[in-house]
Amino acid sequence: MIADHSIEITGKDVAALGRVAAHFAPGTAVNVTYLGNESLSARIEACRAAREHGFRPVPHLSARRITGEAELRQFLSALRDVGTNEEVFVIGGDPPEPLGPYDDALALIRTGLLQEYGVRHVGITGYPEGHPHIDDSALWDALEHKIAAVTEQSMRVSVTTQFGFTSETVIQWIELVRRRGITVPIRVGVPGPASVKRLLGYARRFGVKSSAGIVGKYGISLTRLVGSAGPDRFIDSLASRLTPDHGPVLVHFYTFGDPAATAAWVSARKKRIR
Ligand SMILES: NC(=O)C1=CN([C@@H]2O[C@H](COP(=O)(O)OP(=O)(O)OC[C@H]3O[C@@H](n4cnc5c(N)ncnc54)[C@H](O)[C@@H]3O)[C@@H](O)[C@H]2O)C=CC1
Ligand SMILES: Nc1nc(=O)c2c([nH]1)NC[C@@H]1CN(c3ccc(C(=O)N[C@@H](CCC(=O)O)C(=O)O)cc3)CN21
Repeated sequence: MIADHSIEITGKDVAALGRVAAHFAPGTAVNVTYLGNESLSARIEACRAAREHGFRPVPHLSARRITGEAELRQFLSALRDVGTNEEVFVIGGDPPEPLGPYDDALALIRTGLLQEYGVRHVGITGYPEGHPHIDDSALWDALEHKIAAVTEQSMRVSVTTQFGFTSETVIQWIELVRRRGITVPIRVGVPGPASVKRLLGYARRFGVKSSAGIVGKYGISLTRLVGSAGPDRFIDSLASRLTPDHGPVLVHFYTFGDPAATAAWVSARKKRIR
């Protein structure tokens, strides 16, 4: 699970990631978050640089933030020009109203443009704890329709989950996914090591549940907010519960502005395994 992990950064983290590149296996997938306040050239440059550091960039496309077909073509074509168009991650995006014609990830996938620009693998989201503004039935429908739409276009698909703090919830959700006959790889999203304040701040910002009971299992005490917390307990617990029946399950680290902290954690963890 750890051996084939992926990580997620923003464009601003690429230089920091480059400095710790040696801690990751060559070809590690690096998802590049689609921030609302970044220019096209900044996004492309981040992907290009990540590849130069030996990573496999996975640019995010945020359906609701893309203003139309022209902008989508421009982005995909720029990715192709720098050779980072093989794998992308498509998300609906946070804006309550879409900026253009794409309401959700499915609408963007259905344009057929991904395939046209050489995309071979499409990542989509999963929500083991549900989503604060989207009900469960809509999330399940979206998951099934997106997998069908990607597969029909002869591209591969995998699911990466929103980060969370409890492995039990993740395991139960994976079992529900598999019971639906969905066999695609699942990357379980987990925060890299970060200060407790930072973790709780991002959880609040993205609507991830963080009650005392939930974060307690992760090793966070809401009455002692000092210090930092890493994914050790989460990963150990996940690994001890997974069976071959859960199908392909991997780990995805959200680095939250500090890729070096995740690099150090991964490196220490690999030494322990050896
Ligand atoms: N998990 C992650 O890493 C990230 C998640 N997001 C989230 O993306 C959400 C939806 O994207 P996907 O998971 O790809 O779902 P999706 O695009 O496949 O949509 C699933 C369902 O939710 C509806 N929906 C999509 N965006 C919505 C929004 N902003 N508000 C209300 N309903 C929405 C869709 O119409 C559809 O019925 C956003 O609301 C945001 O919270 C954004 C960036 C990263
Ligand atoms: N609903 C939802 N929306 C999202 O945008 C989102 C999620 N969920 N789940 C997690 C990922 C990770 N995301 C991230 C992760 C890190 C930064 C970040 O490092 N921001 C810093 C630096 C600012 C910058 O790089 O622009 C910050 O200070 O906020 C931003 C978004 C966005 N993501």
